Amino acid sequence: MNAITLSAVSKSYGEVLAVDGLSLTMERGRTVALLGPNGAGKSTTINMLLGLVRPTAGDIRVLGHTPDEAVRRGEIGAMLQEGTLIPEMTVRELVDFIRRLYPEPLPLDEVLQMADLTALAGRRAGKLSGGQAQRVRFALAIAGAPALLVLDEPTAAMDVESRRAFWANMRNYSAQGRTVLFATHYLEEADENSDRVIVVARGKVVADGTAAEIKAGVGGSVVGFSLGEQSSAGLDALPGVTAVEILAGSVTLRTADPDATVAALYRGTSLEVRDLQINGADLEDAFLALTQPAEA
Ligand SMILES: Nc1ncnc2c1ncn2[C@@H]1O[C@H](COP(=O)(O)OP(=O)(O)OP(=O)(O)O)[C@@H](O)[C@H]1O
Repeated sequence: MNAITLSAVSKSYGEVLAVDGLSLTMERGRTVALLGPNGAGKSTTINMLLGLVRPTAGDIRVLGHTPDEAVRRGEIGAMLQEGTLIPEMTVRELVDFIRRLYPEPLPLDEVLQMADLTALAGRRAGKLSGGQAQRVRFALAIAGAPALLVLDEPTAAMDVESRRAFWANMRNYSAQGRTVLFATHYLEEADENSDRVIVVARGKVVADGTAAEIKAGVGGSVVGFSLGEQSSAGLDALPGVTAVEILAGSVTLRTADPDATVAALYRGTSLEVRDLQINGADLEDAFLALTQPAEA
């Protein structure tokens, strides 16, 4: 059984088509990033999975159930963009209050530890910094040991250090066989913390695969080396090469197949190749190419 199945799901807000016929399945035990620019439809998709927003068309299954049923069974934990914490309650009281609502919660101390809150357990929620409050929201999301954890831009209020710690905690949670879906604008976060990236733009899926596959699909790779005074004739005919740039004796080859390009460069030419470098296309380029509206 899949963790999530969306079948031709759409959601309109009046004139605005926020989600446009999304169909996708997510296996259990995976960590999936929903990546897309502002207004792509990420939050709407997440809110539909949680039963907070009704689709205009299509069908949604979460762990084999409707979203409402999955929530009722305590199978989904969520960390949303907004959410006020009750300021008078301490961190420990809040986390314990929420975990008791679930049928099989994690032990309180384990939740506090997994969210790096042990030292802050006695602090009132009203006295927390933005990043600390986000850690409490994470603790509330995992308290019930949900099989599916859904995070909507979880690191939005965090500095670099807190982000790093947050993703370590998230990976620790997902390593126990649980499924995680998170929305982000940040390419690096998607790349580093997920094993599948679904890129959405204007309510549709525009790419779906590992970060490496998405990079390869859009930009290919870049092979660079120093040519010096040697002739560049024939470089554009090497296998896989789609473009050749030469600047001050340095060559940049764009290629769809870097292994074949480099093998032919060494075996099929008599060039003396120095300072060889092979890099993947930038994920940033791939993301921009995928999410820009097509030229009218
Ligand atoms: N309650 C609402 N009423 C009207 N329009 C809405 C509502 N919620 C979202 N929208 C519109 O639907 C589209 C998708 O919004 P959504 O919040 O799902 O995108 P997103 O990818 O989560 O964006 P962000 O990264 O900015 O959070 C946008 O055009 C947005 O303006």
